[in-house]
Amino acid sequence: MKLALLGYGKMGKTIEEIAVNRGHEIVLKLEEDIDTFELDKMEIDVAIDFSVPKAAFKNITTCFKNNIPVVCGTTGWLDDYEKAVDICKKEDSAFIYASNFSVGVNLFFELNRKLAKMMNGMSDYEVEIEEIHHTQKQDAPSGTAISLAQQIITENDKKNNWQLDHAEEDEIPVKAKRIENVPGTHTVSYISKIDTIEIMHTAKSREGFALGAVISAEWIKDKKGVFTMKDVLSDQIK
Ligand SMILES: NC(=O)c1ccc[n+]([C@@H]2O[C@H](COP(=O)([O-])OP(=O)(O)OC[C@H]3O[C@@H](n4cnc5c(N)ncnc54)[C@H](O)[C@@H]3O)[C@@H](O)[C@H]2O)c1
Ligand SMILES: O=C(O)C1=N[C@H](C(=O)O)CCC1
Repeated sequence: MKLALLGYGKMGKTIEEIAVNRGHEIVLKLEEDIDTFELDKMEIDVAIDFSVPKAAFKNITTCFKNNIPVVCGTTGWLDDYEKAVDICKKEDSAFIYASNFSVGVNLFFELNRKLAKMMNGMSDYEVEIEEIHHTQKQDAPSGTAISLAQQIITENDKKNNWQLDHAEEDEIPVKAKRIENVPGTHTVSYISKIDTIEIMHTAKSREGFALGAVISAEWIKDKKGVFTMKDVLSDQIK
């Protein structure tokens, strides 16, 4: 498969290594605005965007307009997600966005949903989320932490929103810490006066994110529509 990498930083380089090992060819490595490239003259099966928040929307919608399916892992641009979905549908293209492509985190998401369901109504416990990432990360909180918060809000009758640091009673507080070289650690805690219940996912490297993105690119090639990691992993995660 011929892949375009939109963003060739830490993730782009890890994706390249895994994709080449799985027999794919990288035909484009983009580190700047997509306008400067003539996508319609290139043969690209799938574009994988791990760029920067300010570039993602333009990158991916340009691909849709050139009939190129997109796997997007860039976080921090989601105010424009619905607009991107509309353009994808209008152009009859294909799109997967995931705040986290690692299979382990997607299992963790399922655990988070189940725990949230159990804890709904346990009024002695207050929920909070903590994420820790490397110091170069541009957005806070992480996209993964936002996904975790949204999953809890769906199950919890008392929480309607999340807030970085200081939350109101109907909000989930999300703490974002930045520590050199941390690939990504997420913890959901339910805290009472007498104990704490915690679930945690710790990424040991970027390999899991990158492998999930390449598997998603293999899955979406030749499909049309808007998908999630739940669709990609539907055979594995029941
Ligand atoms: N969904 C996931 O599983 C997952 C996992 C890891 C990282 N991420 C996200 O992926 C993104 C990239 O992460 P990273 O660690 O590789 O960051 P990075 O800073 O190492 O790389 C980003 C790259 O994008 C390039 N870039 C800048 N402007 C661009 C433009 N207009 N078009 C294309 N490329 C441009 C930069 O030159 C840089 O090389 C971040 O938003 C991060 O949060 C998501
Ligand atoms: O390194 C990053 O940046 C990461 N971003 C994603 C997020 O914001 O959740 C996934 C984890 C790593």
